[in-house]
Amino acid sequence: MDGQCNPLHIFFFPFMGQGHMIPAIDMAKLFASKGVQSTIVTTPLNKPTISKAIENFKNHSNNIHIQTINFPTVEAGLPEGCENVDLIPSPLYAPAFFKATRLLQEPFEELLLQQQPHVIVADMFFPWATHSAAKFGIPRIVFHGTSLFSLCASQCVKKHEPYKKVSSDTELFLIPDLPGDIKMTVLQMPSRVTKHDPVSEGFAKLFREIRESEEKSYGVIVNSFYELEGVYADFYSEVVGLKNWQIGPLSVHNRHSKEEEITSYRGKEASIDKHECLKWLDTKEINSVVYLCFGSTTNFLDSQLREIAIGLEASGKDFIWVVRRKKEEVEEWLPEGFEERMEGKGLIIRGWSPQTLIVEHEAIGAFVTHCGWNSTLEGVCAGVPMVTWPVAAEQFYNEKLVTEVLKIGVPVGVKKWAGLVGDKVERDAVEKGVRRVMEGEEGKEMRKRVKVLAQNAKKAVEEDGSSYLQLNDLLEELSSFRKLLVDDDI
Ligand SMILES: O=c1ccn([C@@H]2O[C@H](COP(=O)(O)OP(=O)(O)O[C@H]3O[C@H](CO)[C@@H](O)[C@H](O)[C@H]3O)[C@@H](O)[C@H]2O)c(=O)[nH]1
Repeated sequence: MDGQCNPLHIFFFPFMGQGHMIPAIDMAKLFASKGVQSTIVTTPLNKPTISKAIENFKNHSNNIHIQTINFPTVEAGLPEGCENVDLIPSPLYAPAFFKATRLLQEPFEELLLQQQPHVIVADMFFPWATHSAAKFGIPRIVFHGTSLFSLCASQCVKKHEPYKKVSSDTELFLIPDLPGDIKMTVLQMPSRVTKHDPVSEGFAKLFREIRESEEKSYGVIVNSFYELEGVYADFYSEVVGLKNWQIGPLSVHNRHSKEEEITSYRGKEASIDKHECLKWLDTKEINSVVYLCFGSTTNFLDSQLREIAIGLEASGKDFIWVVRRKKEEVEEWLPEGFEERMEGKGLIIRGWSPQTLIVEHEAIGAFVTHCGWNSTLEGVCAGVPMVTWPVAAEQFYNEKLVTEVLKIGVPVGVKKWAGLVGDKVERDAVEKGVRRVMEGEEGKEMRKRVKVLAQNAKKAVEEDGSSYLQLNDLLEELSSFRKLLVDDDI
């Protein structure tokens, strides 16, 4: 910081979903470690998770704080206490959840008035934050928790509407302008792009607002690094015309000793004893275990869970499989005698896994992922090849990046964007996908490529690495911008 005035004070305002909060907390910590006064704004029921995530941040704890604003659940038509997307009882409540986030503008602006930060870094899902920042004469930076590739792809799809030029939902179309000759089908597009029911139209409107607010914002922070997606970073700045800083992978910054990593807290309390889990992995050979996890919101049907179990068993591989179900639920999906047969071979974690600890263990040989961007990046940082199983959101784009651009994974073969329950994947496809990555030359080649990317990820955040330098540039720019404002006041 410039030493002439108080430190730069930044508001970090993550969307209330684990996939957005986790990287935003990492980002607030990163800025705090650089001397910035970081304030994370959230709602009362999300505060304990964030408090736990920053409590081990000893060296810089004076630089990081939390402020809360109330979440208008009842006014928006949500059940009481539903302050995080992973708590919505069914996807039918998604529009109400987004309605509640719009109502946050007023209390957020009251907090701005009270706290007078110099900059706002607000999640893409709060397009109104650009207006709020303008009212206070401060910059708003958009935080995108996803890949640059998917941002570029969706801009090109929006601009050229190639899905309107095909004769069937399954015919491939090329995404015009996008480097890499990427082809998709109508079925793989989010419903907001191709459907016209009220919910899809509502999301289409929200995404138009997001785009407009992004164009009027100061720029965009992306959780990525130049060596991974440089072509798309350049495309985003030069062709789409939006200023962006890649300062990731955020999960790699501020890492501690193994023991501290075990006691630290990401998202939620793990539903398994972390030491036990790692001990179990320690008994396994290098690259011999498959890890399966589908993020914080995917909600597979019983029939899908059953297919996964049978496919996994047929693959013959050891596994750790995270199932988003409560321990006490009746488990009709579980094939008879499955857990007894898999004793010592497979672990099912019901609830929340300590994902980064698991994927980084040398025993993990493949990651079956829904291609949420955090999971994808965590797989890259751990040097683990993937079986891609996109479900919703922008995950079909991320799949293309992994399988066709970076060539570090194989698709399990999902045909259709199907909201949070996902499209049906048969047992044979599960077995085949796992075998392709775990066995043979193709798997070896992918592993080699992803290991190189993992090294590059670490280098990117080290001193003079690409993300390190981009963060410094951003901080310098924000400090000079602020100085201009101070001088103007005088
Ligand atoms: O049992 C679990 C499950 C998840 N995680 C962590 O939770 C995060 C999940 O994030 P992500 O993989 O991105 O998945 P989602 O939760 O589905 O994330 C949403 O947000 C992402 C960022 O915008 C998008 O890329 C996704 O498509 C969207 O669904 C990751 O850090 C995981 O390590 C755990 O630690 N344990």
